[in-house]
Amino acid sequence: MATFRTLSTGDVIRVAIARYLKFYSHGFVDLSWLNRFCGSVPGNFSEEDVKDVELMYCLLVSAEKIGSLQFDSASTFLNQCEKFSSKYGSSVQRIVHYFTEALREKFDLETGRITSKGAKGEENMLLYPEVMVVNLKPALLACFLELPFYQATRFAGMQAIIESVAAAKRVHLIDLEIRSGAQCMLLMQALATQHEPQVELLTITAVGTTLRHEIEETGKTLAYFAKTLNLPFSFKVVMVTSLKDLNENLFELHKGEVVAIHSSITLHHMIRLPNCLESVIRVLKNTNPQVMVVTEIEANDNLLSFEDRFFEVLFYYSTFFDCMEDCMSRSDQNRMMVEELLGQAIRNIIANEGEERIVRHMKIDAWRAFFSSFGLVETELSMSSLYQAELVVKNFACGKGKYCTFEKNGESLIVGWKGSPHLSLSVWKFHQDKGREGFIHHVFGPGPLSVYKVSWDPLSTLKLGSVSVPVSVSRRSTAEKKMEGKTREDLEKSGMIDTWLGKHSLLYTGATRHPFILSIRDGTVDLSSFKTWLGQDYLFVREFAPFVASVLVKAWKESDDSYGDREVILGGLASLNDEVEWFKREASKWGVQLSSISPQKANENYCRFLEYLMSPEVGYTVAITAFWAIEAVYQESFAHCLDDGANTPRELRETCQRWGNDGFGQYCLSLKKIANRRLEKASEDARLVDASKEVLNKAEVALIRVMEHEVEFWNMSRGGS
Ligand SMILES: Cc1ncc(CNC=O)c(N)n1
Repeated sequence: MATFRTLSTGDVIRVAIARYLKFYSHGFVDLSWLNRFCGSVPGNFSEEDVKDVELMYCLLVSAEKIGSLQFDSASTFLNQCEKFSSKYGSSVQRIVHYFTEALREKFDLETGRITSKGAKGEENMLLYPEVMVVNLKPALLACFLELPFYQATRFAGMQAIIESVAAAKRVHLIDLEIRSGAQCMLLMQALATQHEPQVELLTITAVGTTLRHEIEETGKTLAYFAKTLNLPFSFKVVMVTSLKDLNENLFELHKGEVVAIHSSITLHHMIRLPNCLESVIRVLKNTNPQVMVVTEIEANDNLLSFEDRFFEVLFYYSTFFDCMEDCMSRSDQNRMMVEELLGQAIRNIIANEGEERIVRHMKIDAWRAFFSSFGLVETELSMSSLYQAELVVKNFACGKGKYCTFEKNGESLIVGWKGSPHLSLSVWKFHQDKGREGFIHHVFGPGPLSVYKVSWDPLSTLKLGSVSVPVSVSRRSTAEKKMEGKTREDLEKSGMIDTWLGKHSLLYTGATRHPFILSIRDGTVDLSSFKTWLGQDYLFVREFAPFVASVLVKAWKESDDSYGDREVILGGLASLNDEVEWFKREASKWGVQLSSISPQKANENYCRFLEYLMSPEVGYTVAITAFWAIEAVYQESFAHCLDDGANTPRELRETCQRWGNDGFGQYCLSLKKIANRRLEKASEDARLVDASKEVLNKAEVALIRVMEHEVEFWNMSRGGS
């Protein structure tokens, strides 16, 4: 029998609480405080939902029994939970599995079966989050890419930094946990493509307590990236044994530099060490930064009693697990590894008290009170930042991003999943003369904190296409520049495509100036990467042909024959035959066995996107825009390898010629012209017809998707995931 769920994990918890209250309402204990967790829940349950509620109910009773020291009874319920939960099951089963482990540990500690010293050893790993991050790097990276809220805060946060430093010639970014450095690349691209003022130097200082080697490797990647962008760049590492030893003199600050601070999911590690946190903020303040951008986990488990904490974290992690259930498959190894890691955090929060409680989180209201005590002023996220957040989640596969929700809290942004808060993103300015640091004790000691929430829907305030992003680029492709004079009237009026490319210049540069392409251009390309690309692209092109055919069908159905769209598309389709043959010859030249290659993940994802573009729900205007983008990225990338300054190896020149030649450039221009014409028509109609607005929106998103898939395709060729 098909099983389906109608309840989210949060709903399951609420129903279980309601049931618990009903059952125990005649009891001796006052359970009315639980009422606030109930809220409203849907009425119709499936069979699966009923089982989930039963299981969750057992978990709640176990927790309550442990809290009230009724250990025999607790044991019975814990056994039930252990029997019916599973780390391989649904998100409810998984959540119950990890919370049961945590309660079991609490049970063993309380009943003296183990001592806190003897508690499971890996907990100490929690003391070294940076090390843990490295051990789990691929898994975390995968989750980072597949869970929309991280991308939303990354793009929106970096946009806030870009805006703050836009007028500076010398920029110094201090990153408290640099990890892969992907966030820095956004800043680098923006600075490199900005005309005025021209950036004289970007310095990035990475702060770390361990893993010097990894940080230095990130530095090398960034330096290489800066070189390809022609951006004057310097990378520094500040290593300290403990962050409490951080000191502003360790930063090589220079006069005239504008300093920005980036802290992503880092500060909460120091909540358990308030003096350290205090000292870090004081040091950062002394660097006189223009701005500090902070992403934090929006959960509160710092000061609560066992019972309150239990419910807080149960709701918080159930959102997390639901999001993984929605975005990743159940058997995904990366997901399982990250869930194990979350399980360790859950165990620490639930089972431990006092100093043993390493994992602690605070919500934005507590952070606000803390930062304010240092004279930091919360600053509103700009429209462009919100727009970046919106846009990046819109682009998640299969519309998963639509469950990512945004809410404003004060000036900050709370990013959630289906309305449940998950991360906070806040922007802070330092006012040197302000600050009442003694106030900190109110944050770490009990005391009421003001919370103000404004319900807020960014979609209602943002209109796609009306927000400018403060980066300007040369929007004309190399092919266009080459053809200047020849097709002047085509180029004179710049259309929607150029507007969008300007707006998404970061991504466009990412797709057309990828390190893989740059390595071909400077002759350092790794042969095995090239072969991987060759084999994978052969598979891609075979999928691409039916897509082109589908665009032809849409042109035939939707476009006026007088424009000659069909000839252009047919020409493209015809040349694919030749291209497939070329791939076969080229593969045998390099000893690549095409018959034994299967598509890698990034390739599969891209092909799945092509399939979506082929579906009837995508109209001609959107399809032709995507089609242009797919061709244009290759044209622009490979033409760059044939430019004057290029050092492309002789045996790769033919490959670059295939997409970098002038004829292909001309063909891309024809596609662009068609797309611009269709988009212009849609924007004229958009004033009258809502559906046309939708078309414009879809086309812009499709353009972005293509660029993202192209970046992933290049990454894959170089052996990335
Ligand atoms: C991944 C990718 N993107 C674009 C193209 C260019 N179009 C047809 O050849 C391609 N071959 N492969």
